[in-house]
Amino acid sequence: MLIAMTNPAVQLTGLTKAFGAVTAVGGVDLTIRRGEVVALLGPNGAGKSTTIDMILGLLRPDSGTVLLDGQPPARAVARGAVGALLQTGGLLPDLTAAETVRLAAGLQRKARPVGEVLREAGVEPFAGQKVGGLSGGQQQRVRFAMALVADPELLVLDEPTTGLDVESRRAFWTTMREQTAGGRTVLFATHYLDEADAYADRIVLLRSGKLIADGTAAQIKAAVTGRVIRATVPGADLAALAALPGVDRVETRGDVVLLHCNDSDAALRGLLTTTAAYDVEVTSRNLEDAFIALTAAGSAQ
Ligand SMILES: Nc1ncnc2c1ncn2[C@@H]1O[C@H](COP(=O)(O)OP(=O)(O)OP(=O)(O)O)[C@@H](O)[C@H]1O
Repeated sequence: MLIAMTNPAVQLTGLTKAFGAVTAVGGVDLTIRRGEVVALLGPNGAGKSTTIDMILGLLRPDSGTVLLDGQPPARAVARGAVGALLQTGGLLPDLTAAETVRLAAGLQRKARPVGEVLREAGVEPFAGQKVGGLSGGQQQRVRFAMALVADPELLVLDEPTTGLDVESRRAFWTTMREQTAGGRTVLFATHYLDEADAYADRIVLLRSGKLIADGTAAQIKAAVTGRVIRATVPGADLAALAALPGVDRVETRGDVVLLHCNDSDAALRGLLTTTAAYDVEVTSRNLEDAFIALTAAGSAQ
């Protein structure tokens, strides 16, 4: 009997890497399905680049495994299944943008027509200029074209818009999004929450080498941005308040109670109908604050 199996695009199991006393990546398990656009989000030093370098086979894990479509990274890279845009390097200043992409194409077993890739990556307007004289944003586009030229199934982008202005960032992501519309799998590292929110189907949050949250942007928001109801409740019965629908946790400050909620509407209905609560306020942490709280070094979450 033939069993049709679809391997995940990326499968990380117990991935671990230390540099001396620093555990850069500490036991990461992650499965990315084909066609997903996943953001690896985390503050500086969270382990994003180290994870990406291991995914690309540029760095050997101390323990754990990486499988790309069921294969070790070296095999997947050799057959042109993986395109990467790394933070720095990879560009020779005296070559033109077009020559650079042509060179990258020449290194592939099977490459797409270079002219087509230059157009798609937005390199065409400056294709004849030397790379050394291009702006940061233009150089990123050249790197992007190099990553696309093998027509990879998996695109890995390490902080692709770092150092770009807002306009160039937006233009870059528009191009990237067109590339993913065709079902390509994309993993990109970023420390910009707004980028992860806007461009990823799924956000994986890393802090100190550990995966601390994984879900759609909506799920992450719900998990980190719970609402708080603040009210004055004379003689409050804390156990009864904690038992209200939608309430996770109760705190008191004298007559003032703080209800930490997963469903503040339900909690509010319960509070107003079963107690003499007054001066009621509902507040929510915004996503940026919640992200900072969640990723702050040493914070217990
Ligand atoms: N080659 C190395 N030698 C020593 N320590 C390293 C090396 N590479 C990374 N580290 C350390 O490992 C940790 C994770 O670094 P990594 O670059 O993976 O984080 P990151 O999330 O990509 O950060 P950034 O957003 O700043 O690029 C950091 O503490 C870093 O100092």
